[in-house]
Amino acid sequence: MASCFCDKVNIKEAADVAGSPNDALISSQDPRHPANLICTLCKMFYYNNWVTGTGGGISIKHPGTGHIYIAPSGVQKEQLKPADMFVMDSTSGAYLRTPQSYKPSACTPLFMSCYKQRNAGAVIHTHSQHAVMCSLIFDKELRIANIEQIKAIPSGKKDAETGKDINLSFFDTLVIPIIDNTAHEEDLTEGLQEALQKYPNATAVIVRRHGIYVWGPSVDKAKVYNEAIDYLMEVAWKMHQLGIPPDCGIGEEKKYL
Ligand SMILES: CSC[C@@H](O)[C@@H](O)C(=O)COP(=O)(O)O
Ligand SMILES: [Zn+2]
Repeated sequence: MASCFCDKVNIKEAADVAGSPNDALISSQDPRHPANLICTLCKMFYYNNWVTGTGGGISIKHPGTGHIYIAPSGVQKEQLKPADMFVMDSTSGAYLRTPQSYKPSACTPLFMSCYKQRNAGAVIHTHSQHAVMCSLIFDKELRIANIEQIKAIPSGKKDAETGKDINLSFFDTLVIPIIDNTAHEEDLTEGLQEALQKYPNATAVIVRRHGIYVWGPSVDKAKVYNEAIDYLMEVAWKMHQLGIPPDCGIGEEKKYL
């Protein structure tokens, strides 16, 4: 397990100084440290139109300390700095670092649901237009089958020998639940938690007229899943525009053209 100096911070002491900057938790030269990586990824997501206008974001669990890194609410996500980050102790839920003059992201209870119910290593929330379009077209689920890119998405099954995640095959159907939006982001928590229970194999939940939450066991996997799902949502929307059901069988599409 990679070690960095923030692994050595005493949690009790750190909790005692919550409310004042606790910069040891966010100061690292390592570009993969969550405080740095959240800034880098948000910039990349911004240029994909995923986190524009302050919407969306990402939270990462430090793989060494287990601390949870969360960006502030209502800020331009592509301009984030490591010093802007909230840091939470994942066991107690106490903030170890609270930047003054900011509130933590309104997505925090949703991020926490994915950490707790799915043992996530990172959670991405985007305001992807592809997610919004799919949520207008489909009712309770997005279903898409027989498209090469679904092979990037986990099936929910594990290899009995290696314990590694088994991804969907080309011949499988990807199912992503869709929940209704609420007036406030935090009020989505109940709907998200219900979807997490009802769809134990899902690695994403679409929020109608809003966007999508995607998680994975590591930040790298969450990023790959988000990219692959965004691609598939765009394909599903385009197939629907042509009158082709995105989950139709191979060769059946000709019937709809
Ligand atoms: C354009 S405001 C969007 C917010 O209400 C929310 O949907 C969101 O995704 C970001 O919340 P934030 O609290 O800024 O992290
Ligand atoms: Zn949002």
